[in-house]
Amino acid sequence: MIRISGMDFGYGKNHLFRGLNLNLKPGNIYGLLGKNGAGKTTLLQIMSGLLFPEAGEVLLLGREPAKRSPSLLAEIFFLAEDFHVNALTGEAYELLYAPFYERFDHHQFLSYLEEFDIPGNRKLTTFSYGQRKKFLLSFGLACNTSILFLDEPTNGLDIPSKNQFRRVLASAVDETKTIIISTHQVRDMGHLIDPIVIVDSGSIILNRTIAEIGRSLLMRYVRALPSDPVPIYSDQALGGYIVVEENKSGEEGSVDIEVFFNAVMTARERVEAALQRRAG
Ligand SMILES: Nc1ncnc2c1ncn2[C@@H]1O[C@H](COP(=O)(O)OP(=O)(O)OP(=O)(O)O)[C@@H](O)[C@H]1O
Repeated sequence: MIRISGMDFGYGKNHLFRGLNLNLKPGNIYGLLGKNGAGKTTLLQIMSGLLFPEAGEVLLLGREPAKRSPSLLAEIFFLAEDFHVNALTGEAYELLYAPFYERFDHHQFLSYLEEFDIPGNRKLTTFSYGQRKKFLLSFGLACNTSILFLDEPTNGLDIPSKNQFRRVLASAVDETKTIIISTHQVRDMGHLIDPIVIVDSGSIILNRTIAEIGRSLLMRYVRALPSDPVPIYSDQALGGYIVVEENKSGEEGSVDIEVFFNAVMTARERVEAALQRRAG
């Protein structure tokens, strides 16, 4: 569905990606993680044809997004973190933009708006940031594109809306769709994003399912730090520590994505070695 090979990209003389490879398959909601400035937004913009790679190949559905063919763009919806809305009512917005997406479903759109408690007949410019975001999310999901890019979708959403977001997205994914969510708010994404993709230092350093991570690594709370073997990663918690160790039981443990991300950032080689041994 999405295949990137040997891709280079930089802003002016500042190289950001060097020989980046990535393969994403339909039927998944990928979580794209990385530190500030790692290039998550840039990567989404390249995949959606808004920025052009300098070298290598970027293919979506077997076609290059950089060519901006209308039929391919109609298969992509990108909800940017910083977006602009026009002074249109929701109804006028739908009339104007829905025709670009051949599988747009009006009834689905209304049901998402209802789920998020967003009125369709008010001008979008009168909405708060969170309401605008929920409107665009509803529209994007109702477009039923093969590919959906969401950049920090839960930023600005209130607590009930984050729940609604998870519910709506889980119901929207099917085996024909590839959804990629770039986020720092991994706690908002519990049980939603899988696999996890991490971008760092100009390349993709990890692309693993939650099951592979859970089979390879054990994340647990301990009162005292074990010394033999020394945990792969540890972090102080109330009255003890959260530790990440190699999972030797073979049984799949639960995965805390935030703890896992920190473990990858601080002890990448040991994490990789455990993943190689236990998940292949
Ligand atoms: N228009 C631009 N011109 C020059 N440099 C840019 C531009 N946009 C982004 N950059 C740089 O490219 C790098 C990657 O930025 P990007 O926004 O893709 O990262 P990110 O992983 O999404 O970061 P964050 O988590 O902070 O949102 C950063 O060093 C940033 O300063």
